[in-house]
Amino acid sequence: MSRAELTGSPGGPLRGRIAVPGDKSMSHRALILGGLADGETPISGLLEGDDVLATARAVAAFGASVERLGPGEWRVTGAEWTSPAESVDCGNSGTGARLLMGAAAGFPLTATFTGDASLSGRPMERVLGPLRQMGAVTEGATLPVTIRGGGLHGIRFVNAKASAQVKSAILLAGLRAEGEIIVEEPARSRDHSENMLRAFGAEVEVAADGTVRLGEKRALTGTDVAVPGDPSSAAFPLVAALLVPGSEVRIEGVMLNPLRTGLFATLVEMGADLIVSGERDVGGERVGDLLVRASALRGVEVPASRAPSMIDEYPILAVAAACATGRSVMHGLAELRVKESDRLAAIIAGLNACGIEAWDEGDSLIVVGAGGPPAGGGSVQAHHDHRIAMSFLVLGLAARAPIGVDSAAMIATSFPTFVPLMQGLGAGIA
Ligand SMILES: O=C(O)C1=C[C@@H](OP(=O)(O)O)[C@@H](O)[C@H](O)C1
Ligand SMILES: C=C(OP(=O)(O)O)C(=O)O
Repeated sequence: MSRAELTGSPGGPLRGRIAVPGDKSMSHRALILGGLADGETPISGLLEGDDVLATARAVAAFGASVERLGPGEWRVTGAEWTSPAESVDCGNSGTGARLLMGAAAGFPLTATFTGDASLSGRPMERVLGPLRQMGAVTEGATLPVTIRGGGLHGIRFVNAKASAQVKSAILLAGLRAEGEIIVEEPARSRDHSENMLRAFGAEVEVAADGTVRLGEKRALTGTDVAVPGDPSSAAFPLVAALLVPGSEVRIEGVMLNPLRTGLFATLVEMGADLIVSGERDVGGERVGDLLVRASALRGVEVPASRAPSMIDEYPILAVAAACATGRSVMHGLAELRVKESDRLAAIIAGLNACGIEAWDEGDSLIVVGAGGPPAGGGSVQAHHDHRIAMSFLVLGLAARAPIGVDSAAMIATSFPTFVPLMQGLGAGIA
């Protein structure tokens, strides 16, 4: 196995007050909606991670003006999208690729989308199928994918699984389609597109069961977007503080949209000392400050119905479960197999390499908690997946021996300041 690129080592308590970078889902959407809107969209708090920077370049390649004014401060001026001169490189980002495909399909243009090795292996048909039903012409089921858009008509799409990326791609294409646009899902997925589309002036109706319908009013007008802290990034210092004895960490300005907070609810069920205060509204989303203190955790059973609200948090939840007392069972994890890596397999192999019993049964993950610090030691393969890398570095802080991670560069896709921010709290990550 290759040498560790980064190592997480046990040490003293984590202490301090931090803010995590802007929410990745909202950052992609702010750039794309700004690029489609009439006029200017000033954005503050934009996540400057590689995934979002790829989307910024893509929106500019389609003809919008995208300017960086300062750290996290951007200004987008929308345009009629035209065929880009070159293929659109979406990097490592499923959200960027799928939302951009939807937005581009609304225009009479031709664009080819590419990505890195991981993204090129991920399924795109889930978005291309509905876009074809709306009238787009597509080539390829995995990247590179070419789309010829324009002249779209309405759709009533009943998705077999909850996916905010699929829902958003249809809504974005629907902005320039004739006829009804309705998306139904078996469970509610994150609703940032719906919230932000409304802030840009579009009419979006959401029924109690989550069915979304685009109204008659579909023109977007540029508007200010303030992006709050990403709960999926906050999850890493939060779980680290729970697991390292004596820790007390305050994470300020974290987005608390209820369709994103499944991890926080699960950790509280496990016995986490987690207090939310200062709840307020930022940019149409609920935001608050988290105070977290080291806690003895118990194993938990997480129902499949909770998966959409914590889909990216299972790797770090599995780390918390590895230190808890008793067995944890997490259901409904099939989608983890088609993320940046096969996360279910990566979690199990990583935990096993650290002396923790874990296995899958169908789409469920079972983790046998060590009831305190697990053995640790050794080296974990992160498969170039940012969330797997960060999760096992956190486990190294809580284990009896350091844990090395073989590929950590991809952390920059979602949380470029992860290492200095964790070091600032006293974490031994280097
Ligand atoms: O819409 C989004 O911003 C996202 C939706 C989720 O994916 P799915 O739509 O595939 O569930 C999530 O895993 C991803 O990190 C971000
Ligand atoms: C799955 C993720 O992102 P994406 O689908 O945008 O690559 C993630 O950030 O964990």
